[in-house]
Amino acid sequence: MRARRRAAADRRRAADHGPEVEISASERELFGGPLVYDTSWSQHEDVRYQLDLRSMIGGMPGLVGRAVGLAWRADRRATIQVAAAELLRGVSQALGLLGVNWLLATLLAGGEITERLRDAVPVAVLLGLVAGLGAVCGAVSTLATGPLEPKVERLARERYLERAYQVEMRAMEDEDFHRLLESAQYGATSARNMIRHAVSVIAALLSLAAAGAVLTTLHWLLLPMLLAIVLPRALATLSVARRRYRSFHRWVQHSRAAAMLGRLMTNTDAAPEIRVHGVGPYILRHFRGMSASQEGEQARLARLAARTELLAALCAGAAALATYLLLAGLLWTGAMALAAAGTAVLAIRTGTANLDGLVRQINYLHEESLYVGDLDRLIVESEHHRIPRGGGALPSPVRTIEFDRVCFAYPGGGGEPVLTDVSLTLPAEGGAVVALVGENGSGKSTLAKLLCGLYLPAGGSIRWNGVDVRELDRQAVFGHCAIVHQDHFRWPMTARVNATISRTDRPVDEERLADSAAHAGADRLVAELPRGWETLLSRTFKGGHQLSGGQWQRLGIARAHYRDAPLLVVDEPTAALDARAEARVFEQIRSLADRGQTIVLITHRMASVRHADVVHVLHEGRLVESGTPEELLADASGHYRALHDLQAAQFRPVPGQGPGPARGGKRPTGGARRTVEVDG
Ligand SMILES: Nc1ncnc2c1ncn2[C@@H]1O[C@H](COP(=O)(O)OP(=O)(O)OP(=O)(O)O)[C@@H](O)[C@H]1O
Repeated sequence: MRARRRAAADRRRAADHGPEVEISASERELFGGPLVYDTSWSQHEDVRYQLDLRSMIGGMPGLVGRAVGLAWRADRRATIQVAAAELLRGVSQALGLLGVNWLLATLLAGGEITERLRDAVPVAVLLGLVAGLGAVCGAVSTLATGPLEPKVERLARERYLERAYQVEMRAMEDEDFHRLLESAQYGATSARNMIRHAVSVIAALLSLAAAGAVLTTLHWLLLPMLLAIVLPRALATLSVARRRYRSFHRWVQHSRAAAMLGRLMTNTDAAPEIRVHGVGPYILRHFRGMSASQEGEQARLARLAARTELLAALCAGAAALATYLLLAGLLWTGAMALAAAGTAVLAIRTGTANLDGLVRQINYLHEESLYVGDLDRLIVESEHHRIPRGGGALPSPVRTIEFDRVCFAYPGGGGEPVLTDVSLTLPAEGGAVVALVGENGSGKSTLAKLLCGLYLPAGGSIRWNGVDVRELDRQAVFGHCAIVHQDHFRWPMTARVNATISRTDRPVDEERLADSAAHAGADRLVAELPRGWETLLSRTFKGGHQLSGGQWQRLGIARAHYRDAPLLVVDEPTAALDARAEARVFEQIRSLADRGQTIVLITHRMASVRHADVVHVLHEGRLVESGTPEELLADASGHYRALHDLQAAQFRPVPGQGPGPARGGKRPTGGARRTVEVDG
C-alpha cells in the first residue's frame, strides 16, 4: 500500500518536473548536440521556483519596505502621495463594505418601505462619496506612480553606469566582477518594476485587510473561513508559477536557439547567402522542428495547470460552501442579521477577487528584489575596484617615464605572465618616436596600456620623473595620454562627436578640429559627407552614413590628435589605410614628435620603424633589445634584424621574373611583381 502511494507520488512529481528535454534532430544537426547557453550572468533563474508560501509571506514586509526605500530616495513627495492614496483607498474599501452593511440593515429593517427608502438615502449618498473617494485615491496613486517609476529606474541606472566606468580595467576583465556587472544591469529595471509590484501588493493587501476587518466585526468565524477559501488558490497559483519557471529553465536553450534561427533569416549579413545558396527553406524547416517540440511542452504545462486550478477551485469551492452554510446556520439561529450576511458575502467576494494577482505580484517582487540586490552588491564591490581618486599631481614637466622590472598578468589570463621584468625609460619631453616591435602576443599593447595608467603593474614599478604611478592622480595620468588604436571605438554619433569626443572637458574648438582633420587626412572625407561634420555615422538610425574601415581609421587618428595630449600611443594605426595614407600617417607622426610630442608607436611595419628615435623589441613578454634602428639592424643575430629581414624578403622579386611595372601601373599578364625595398 505504502509502496503504491510512493509510486503515485513519484509519478506526480515526474509529471510536475516534466520530461528531460530531448535533443531534437534539428538541434543535433545544427548545433552538434544539446545546447547549453551561458546563463552564468543570471544567478536567479532557479530562485523563482524555490519560493514557497511561508517564505513568501515572511519576506513580504521586507520586500515592500525595500521598494518604499527605493521610491523614497527617488522622490519623497510622490512616495508619500502613493502611500497616502493607497492607504485611503483601502480605508474607503472597508468603509464601503460597512456602508453596504448599514444600507442593507436599513432596507431590511421593519416598518414602511417608503420610510425605509427615505432612511436609506443618506446612507446611499455616503456610500457614493466613499466610492468616489476610492476612485480619486486610485487616480492620485496612478498619477504619482507614473513619474516615480522612471525616476527610480533612472537613479538606479545612473548609479550602475557611474560605477561601470569608474572601476579599474582590471575589474572589467575579472570574471566574477564582470558577471556581477552583467547581472546588476537588470537592477535598474527591476527597481522600477518593484515599485509597480509593491503598489499592487499594497493595494491588494489593503483590500484583503478591509474585507478581513469587516468580516471579523460581523462574526469571528468568518475570517478563518475567508483564509480557507484563499489558501488553496494561493497555493495553486504558486505551484503553477513554479512549474512554468522550471519549464522555462529547461527549455530556455531550445527557445533561444529557435529565436536565433528566426533572426538569422532577417540578418542583413546573412541575406546574400540565404538567397544565393538557398539557405532559407533549410533554416525554416529547422525553425519549425524546434518550435514544434516547444509547443508540446506548452500543451503539457497547460494540462497540468488546468488540473491544479481545478483541484484548487474544488477546495476553495468546498470552503466557500462551508462558509455559506455557516452563514445560513448563523441566520437560522438568529446569531446574524440578514443584512450582515449580505455584507459578509460581498466582503468574501472582495477579499478573494485579486488574490491570484496578489500571489503573482509578491512572486515578482521577490524576483525583482534579487536583481536589485545584485545592484547593491555591485555598488559595494565596485568600491574595492574603484580607480583611486586624488593622489599626487603629475610632475611638471614630465621628463621621463621609467619602467623598472615591470611584471604583469591579465586577471582573466590564468596567471600567465604577459610582461616579465621589463625595464626601459621613455623620454617624455622634447619629442621623440619610441617604437615597440615584436611578434603577435609579445606584449606591446599591454605595455602601452600600462604606460597610460589603464593597468597597474603586478610587480616592479612605473615611475613618472621618479614618482611611482600608484601615488599619482590617475585622472591626471589619463589626461597626459591619447591613444590611436587599430580597433578604436566607432561612436554611433556624428562625425564631429567622433573626432572631438577625446576632449569633452572643453567646448569644441573649430580651429583645432579642422587642424586634426587635416592632420589625419580626414578633411576631404568629411567635406564629402552628406552633412559634413554633422553627418550621423551609424546605419542604426535613419539618415545614418557608414564609413569604410580606412575612413574610420582616419577619424580615429583625428580624434587622438584633437585630444592634444603630450603622450600619444599609436597602436597599429595604419592597418586599414591604403599605401598613400599610411605613408602620410608616418610622416605626420614624425612631424608631431619634431614639434615636441612623445609618440609611442606600435607597428608590425618595419619600414615605418626606421624613423623612430629608439626601438624596443619585445619577445614573449620580455624586453630583448633596445636601440636606434641602425644599431639594431647592425646586430645580424638580433630579433629586430630577423623580423626586418623576414618582411623585406616578401618584397624581393621572385627568381626568374623581371621587375614589375611602375607604381600604380597595371600588372602584366606575365605575373611580375613590384620590388620595394623596405629599408634604405
Ligand atoms: N584583456 C586580456 N585578457 C587576457 N589576456 C590578454 C588580454 N589582452 C591581451 N592578452 C594576452 O596578452 C598577451 C599579449 O597581448 P598584447 O595584445 O599585449 O600583444 P601584442 O604584442 O600587442 O600583440 P599583437 O601584435 O598581436 O597586437 C597575449 O598572449 C594576449 O593573448
